[in-house]
Order: sequence, then C-alpha cells, then structure tokens
Amino acid sequence: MAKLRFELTHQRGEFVLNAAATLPEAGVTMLFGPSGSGKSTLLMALAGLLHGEGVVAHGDQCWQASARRCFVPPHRRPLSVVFQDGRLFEHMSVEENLRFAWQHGHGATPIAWDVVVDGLGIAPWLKRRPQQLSGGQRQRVALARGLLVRPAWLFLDEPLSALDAPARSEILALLEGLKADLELPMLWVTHSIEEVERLGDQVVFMDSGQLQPPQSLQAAIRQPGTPLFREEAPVALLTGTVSVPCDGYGLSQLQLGESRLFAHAVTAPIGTNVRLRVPAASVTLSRAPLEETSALNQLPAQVMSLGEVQGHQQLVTLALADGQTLLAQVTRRSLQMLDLQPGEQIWAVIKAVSVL
Ligand SMILES: Nc1ncnc2c1ncn2[C@@H]1O[C@H](COP(=O)(O)OP(=O)(O)OP(=O)(O)O)[C@@H](O)[C@H]1O
Repeated sequence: MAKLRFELTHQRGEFVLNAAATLPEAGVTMLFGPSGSGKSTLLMALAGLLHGEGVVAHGDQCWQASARRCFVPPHRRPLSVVFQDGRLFEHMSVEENLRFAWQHGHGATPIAWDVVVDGLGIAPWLKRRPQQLSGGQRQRVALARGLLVRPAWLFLDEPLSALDAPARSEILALLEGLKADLELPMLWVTHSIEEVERLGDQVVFMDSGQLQPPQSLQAAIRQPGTPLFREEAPVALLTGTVSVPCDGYGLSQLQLGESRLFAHAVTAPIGTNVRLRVPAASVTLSRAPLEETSALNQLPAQVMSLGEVQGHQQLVTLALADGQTLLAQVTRRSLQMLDLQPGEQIWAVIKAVSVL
C-alpha cells in the first residue's frame, strides 16, 4: 500500500481544476463537494482517463509527470474505477464479468474471490446476464468486479447515487461488512452525507476545482462551518465497543473509554467496534447529573467551543472523557441559562443512540 500524491491542473470550458493533495494509503477517503466542484474530473485525471497537467505518483511509482513527459496509460495504473452506471459487459454472464476482472486484473492487493462474491451476496446471480439484474444488483456486481481486479487503489465515482434508498442502504451495509476484510485504499466521490458517515475514514473537501487537505472524519465533523452539515442536521460519529449484547429491551451497552452508552438494535457480538451516530439535536446539556430522567445516557464532557448561532440554535462542541467529539444543538436561551464557557465540565444527556 502506498500514498497517492498529486498536483494536477486541467481546464474544461470555464471550469479550472487546480488540485493538490497526498491521500493516505489506508481506509476510505471521501471526496466530498457540491455538484460541479470537479470531483469526477479529478478522479478521471488521477485514473489517466483525462489528461491533466502535472504530477501523479503512487508511492515511488510515477503515473504522470508532465515535465518529464511521463504518462502511464489508464490500463497500466494499478487501480480500478467503479462508475455510477456499473458499465458491465452486457454480452457476458455475471460470472464471466467477474472472471474477466480476476484473470486480467492487477493482482496488486491480495483479495480473495470468495470474500468478495460472498461479501456482496452475488453467488445466486452468477449465471445471469447483467440485463437480468436490478439496478442495485448490477452495482453490487460492478463493485465486485472492481475489487476482483485486486487493484492498489479503488476509485468510486458516486457508485450508489442512481439507486433508491433501500438498495443504497443494503449495499452500504454489505460494504461495511466487507471493509474490515479488505486492506484496500479507496477514493470515493460523493455528495451523500450518509455515505461519508457510514464508510468514510478521511474526508477531502472540494469546491470550485480546489481541495482542502485530507482530514480524519472526526476532524471534518469538527471543522467550523464544515461543508458536511450545510444541508443536513449536524451529527457526531462515535466509536464504541460492544460490552453487553442486546437485552430484553432491545438495548446494548457499549464502552467508550471508561463511559458506558446504551444503543438500540446493535446486533454485533461482544468486543466488536461499532460506529455510532448521535444527532446533535438529541443531546441536551446539564450542569449536574440528572436524577429522574428517561434519557439513558449521561456522559461527562468538556465544552470545547460554541459555534455560530443559527436562528435560535447554537452548536456546542464537546470532548468526551476518551477524547471523542460530541455535538449538542441547544437553544440560545438554554445556553444563556447555563452560561457555558469553553473549558468547563458538563454532562451530556443523550437518548439511546442509533448505530450505523
Ligand atoms: N466535457 C466537458 N466539457 C466542458 N466542461 C465540462 C465537461 N464535463 C464537465 N465539465 C464541467 O466541469 C466542471 C466539473 O464537473 P465534474 O463532473 O467534475 O463535477 P462534480 O463535482 O463531479 O459534479 P457532480 O457531483 O454533479 O457529478 C463542471 O463545471 C462541468 O460543467
């Protein structure tokens, strides 16, 4: 595994790409930005499908260096690209599509056939032609084909955006399961906050052809005025370890450092790390632990910052005892009553949270 470093420029009509970054060699990097910001253009330029000016290097391998007239053609770059529309070979069966990828692949990453085919639930359709599959099934095959090439990098250009919500959610769940078994860096183009929350490890924000430096998902959420929450309600993402599995009330207990958290519908066994989604609107603040409350979770936290006022609401960034970030959206009036200042200790009161 190696980092992907690039400095690329390209003009497309009025649009100018001017993007430089070094992408980490592990995990899923989400390239997030509004429509027309240049995400697909950058992906195509990195893949060599579009000839930008500048440098692209994978570890010590040069893929492109305009000054040296070096340009590795797309099929020789050890990557695969999964597009929004699958682009399967229609004259071949699903199995032939996959075997073709397996036999002609890069072999740059050890990925097992069964892990991919079973992980994406494709075995029942191996003998079918792509025309006999639904949109969601086709995308699962396209993802499998992209993985079976065993690339050094997997690029995904809005792979789920043509699907309806249930199909998208099903594939996200399959990919979450598969991700742990794959040591494959991915660059995932999206403007879906759900995809970022569920699968992202790092985020790169893109706007008007330019990039912000890569940052961890947690840092991206904490960034003041983060583009992630321009159109969506703010959430925090926490990682916890299952300590007590689902009880008679449908609740599981999770450990976050020394703190314990109740969550709904966790099916994972004891010891599993899970990602938790806590909407800022479901967190209230108290100066002292509450005695008689229906809220199951009360965690000690430190106030890190008070965000801008949005209408009559204000976002408070909190650090939990184990260092993870929690967000609370409270009314300006409550905040005045509490008279909170950065650095102060507080109790975060949360209803049982949902698990991603
Ligand atoms: N073939 C083309 N000729 C000229 N301009 C183009 C061409 N394709 C794209 N563009 C322009 O390049 C810019 C970036 O497009 P691009 O598709 O990379 O954005 P994007 O962030 O991927 O958008 P979306 O999320 O809607 O797919 C846009 O302003 C677009 O109008």
